[in-house]
Amino acid sequence: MTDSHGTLVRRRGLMLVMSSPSGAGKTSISRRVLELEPELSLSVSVTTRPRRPGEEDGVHYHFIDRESFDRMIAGEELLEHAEVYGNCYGTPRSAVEAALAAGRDVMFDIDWQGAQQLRATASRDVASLFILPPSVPELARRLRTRAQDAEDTVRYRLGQVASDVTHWAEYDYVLVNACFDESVERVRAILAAERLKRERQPGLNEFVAGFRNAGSYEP
Ligand SMILES: Nc1nc2c(ncn2[C@@H]2O[C@H](COP(=O)(O)OP(=O)(O)O)[C@@H](O)[C@H]2O)c(=O)[nH]1
Ligand SMILES: Nc1ncnc2c1ncn2[C@@H]1O[C@H](COP(=O)(O)OP(=O)(O)O)[C@@H](O)[C@H]1O
Repeated sequence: MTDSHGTLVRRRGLMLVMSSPSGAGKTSISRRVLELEPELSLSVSVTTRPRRPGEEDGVHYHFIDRESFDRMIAGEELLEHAEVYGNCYGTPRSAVEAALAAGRDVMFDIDWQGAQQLRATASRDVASLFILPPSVPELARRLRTRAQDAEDTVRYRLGQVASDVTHWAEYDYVLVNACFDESVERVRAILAAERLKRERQPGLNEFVAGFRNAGSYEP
């Protein structure tokens, strides 16, 4: 049997974790990659942050109040969670586990604290990518032209950039998001390479055993 990639060997789902300073482009890149990669799902986080115009509950985030958030932590329903820019964010466990069990890959748009927690609990399954903007002025321009946050929120997020970027070296891959289409293709290249990693193909032993008697093969 082959899947839609023509893969012959059973594969273990991977967790592609993407982080960046706010406004560097990870949401736009991840949306485009998801459209192009049928075997990839997005982990939809819970957050206590107010909904932005155009954001849909259950699609971009599950928007919940602080009480529900604390209840999810207490019930161990979150794979990781963190406070980021003054709001709480977390990754619901059940959807991720269901996707991985079905052999699907899962993409995460989470901050460096969440990435650290996922690496600590599931390092074998995690591939991580840090996205940088091309420059500070361009980052400021992107945050403002997105036009979804108040000016004081934009200023606060810009103020966090210096400390956000200190985490770049914790990631497997680093990408400067200058040309959008090129960035999308680079993320797809990372996915393609990660999918071919030996340890992500648990069916390889069995598959290779099928070549044992090649010497006695009679066409
Ligand atoms: N740890 C963690 N961080 C998250 C989660 N969901 C989103 N974030 C991060 O929270 C930060 C703020 O996200 P958001 O308010 O949507 O603004 P954005 O930075 O413009 O995308 C970003 O760094 C996200 O990657 C989550 O479930 N866990
Ligand atoms: N390569 C790029 N060139 C120019 N603008 C970009 C690029 N990537 C993203 N953007 C724009 O920058 C803004 C912030 O991007 P977004 O994906 O929301 O960032 P993040 O999720 O990292 O906060 C959006 O308006 C988006 O359209």
